[in-house]
Amino acid sequence: MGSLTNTEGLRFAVVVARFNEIVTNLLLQGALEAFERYSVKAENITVVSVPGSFEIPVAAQKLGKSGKYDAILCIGAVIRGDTTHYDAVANSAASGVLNAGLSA
Ligand SMILES: Nc1c(NC[C@H](O)[C@H](O)[C@H](O)CO)[nH]c(=O)[nH]c1=O
Ligand SMILES: CC(=O)[C@@H](O)COP(=O)(O)O
Repeated sequence: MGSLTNTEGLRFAVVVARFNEIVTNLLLQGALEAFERYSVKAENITVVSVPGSFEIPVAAQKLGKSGKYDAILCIGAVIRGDTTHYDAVANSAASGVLNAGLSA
């Protein structure tokens, strides 16, 4: 039976976008603190930095296909500006992460 609290031996990867890092760094910090609260050892956490959310799926898929991780956390912050960039980046990141999860 699976458990949400027994993390013994579980390995995690975190993909974090550097774009809007004023936000994503805080989200990463919160994730690492949560891992610590659940006794996840630092050596069982791999953090991969990518330029922006558009690149998150590329890293997430590669990490997922490696078979080395029990879960992969994706962190990005897409902020609407004056152009349609928001829709392109957000939609691509969301569908890309979904596909990465489905193909892992
Ligand atoms: N505008 C945001 C971006 N844009 C950058 C892209 O994610 C990508 O890195 C670039 O187009 C090079 O391929 N990224 C975010 O994460 N958040 C944004 O608000
Ligand atoms: C998602 C983005 O690319 C956005 O934050 C950048 O702002 P703009 O749409 O004004 O280029």
